[in-house]
Amino acid sequence: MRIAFLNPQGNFDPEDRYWTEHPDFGGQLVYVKEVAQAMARQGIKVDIFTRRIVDPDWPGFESHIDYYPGVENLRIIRISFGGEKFLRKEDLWPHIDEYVNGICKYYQEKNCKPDFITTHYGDGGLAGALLKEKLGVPFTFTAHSLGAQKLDKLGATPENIRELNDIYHFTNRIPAERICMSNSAVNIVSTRMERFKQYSHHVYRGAIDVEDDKRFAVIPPGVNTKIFYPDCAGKCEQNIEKKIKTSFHRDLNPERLDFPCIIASSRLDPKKNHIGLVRAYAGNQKLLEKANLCIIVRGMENPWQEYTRLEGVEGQVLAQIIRTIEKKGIRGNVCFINLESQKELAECYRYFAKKGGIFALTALYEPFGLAPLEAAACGLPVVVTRNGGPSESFSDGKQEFAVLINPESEKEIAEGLLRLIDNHKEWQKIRQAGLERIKNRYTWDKTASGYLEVIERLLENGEHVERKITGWEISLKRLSELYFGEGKINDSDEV
Ligand SMILES: O=c1ccn([C@@H]2O[C@H](COP(=O)(O)OP(=O)(O)O[C@H]3O[C@H](CO)[C@@H](O)[C@H](O)[C@H]3O)[C@@H](O)[C@H]2O)c(=O)[nH]1
Ligand SMILES: O=P(O)(O)OC[C@H]1O[C@](O)(CO)[C@@H](O)[C@@H]1O
Repeated sequence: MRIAFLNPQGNFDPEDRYWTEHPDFGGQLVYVKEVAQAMARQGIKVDIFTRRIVDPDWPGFESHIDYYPGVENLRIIRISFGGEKFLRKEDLWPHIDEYVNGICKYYQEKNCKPDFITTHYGDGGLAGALLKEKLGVPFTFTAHSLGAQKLDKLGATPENIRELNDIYHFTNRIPAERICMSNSAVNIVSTRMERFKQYSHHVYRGAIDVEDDKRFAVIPPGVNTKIFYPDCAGKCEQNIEKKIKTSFHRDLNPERLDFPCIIASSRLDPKKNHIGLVRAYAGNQKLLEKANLCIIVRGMENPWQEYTRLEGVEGQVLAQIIRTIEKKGIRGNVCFINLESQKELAECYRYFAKKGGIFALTALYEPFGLAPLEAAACGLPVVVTRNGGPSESFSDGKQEFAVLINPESEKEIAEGLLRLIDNHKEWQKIRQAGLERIKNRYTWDKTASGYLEVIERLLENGEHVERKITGWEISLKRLSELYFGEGKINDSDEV
């Protein structure tokens, strides 16, 4: 069987360049790479279709075809579209047609086509719907993150929606997502909550019926336990120790060098709410006395000096973090560490676990959240947002496997952190609970098998989805009606 993965944003390569260094390079890449590799290991022929980028600022994506070393059955196929330079994912919408034509041309030249297609994010899903028209091949849609919740969490109002739209292009993303979910054979979600809460947002009304079991499959992502595992004291760990200590000596007050650390490692995206964590920490005297705050960054030797040069949203988030730290006068309590890979990240988690540290993710909304699972797999107890996936991955309704907090309450964040920093028994309990939760439940092989079960069922029974492709550009007025006019949209309304 041959399965195509559509991810037009680009950036798959044997060296995993820029993972999370840029706001667009994140969990979706990890997810697609891991599922694709797990499928290939199970004997499926896999084609990842992504974007060819020829840009001196982002080298490494120039060749048309690439492979992961040691992984048979898997090709990375880079399609040229939208010019050669790197484009933010928000700027790809006008070029999706060109991407789809490039994929068709590729298969025509090879005189074959895939048996099934999996698509990722709204741009990949839109491409899947367009490709289905041309090749007649059905597809699944995995959203990773939906625009509706982004609008919610950015606090969209009639006054600021134009400004938000200028940056994020919701006038493309929302109609495209409606096309994805209504044309896909099955929508793959990471949690039940994603299906019932995220997909039932009123902007998707009429595009999908969340009660229809045939249209959804819940398949949780995994953790790569060859990278993220607990308790190691090997040679490689000495390298990370050296790196961490250099940052400590640069940033921390000397008397604080042995304090446990609270670690934040997300992309610098406003919705990850680093600022909520910094404020909660800065506002709690006991926390300030007992722990340091450690923020992982990528591609920056010294953020204290480099932040003014950083462009875009990432630069704004970092500037806000640094200004808050300086205003609160807590500079000697906060450390930045520059990491280059998942391997280093895992080593860093293990190092901090040994020193009594904790992992914190206070995102305003987290669709699923790989990072807290990976930290828990390394033996770091986790304090995590209860908004979104973590409340399902870290709770089974009876027991909690992390400290779940309301990210909009600085008091609750601080109390959650203190619960572990201040009490070693509790620290041990949550660490152990997290480790056990991850061990058997979250593996990428299980995720790949989940996809294959869905795909085999669909290929056997056929899919029965009516074609519903409209345009994927609406006016700002129509977006506002959809978003603010809750209850005014009928199921039959065309968007
Ligand atoms: O220095 C670092 C820091 C992080 N990572 C990796 O980046 C990924 C981050 O993923 P995640 O925590 O899931 O966040 P996002 O990047 O925001 O990913 C999106 O896509 C994921 C997959 O669907 C979902 O879990 C998220 O909720 C969704 O926001 C993780 O695998 C990390 O190991 C690195 O490789 N290097
Ligand atoms: O903030 P947004 O646009 O909802 O995007 C989140 C998505 O962006 C990425 O970080 C990069 O494309 C993905 O990993 C994730 O699916």
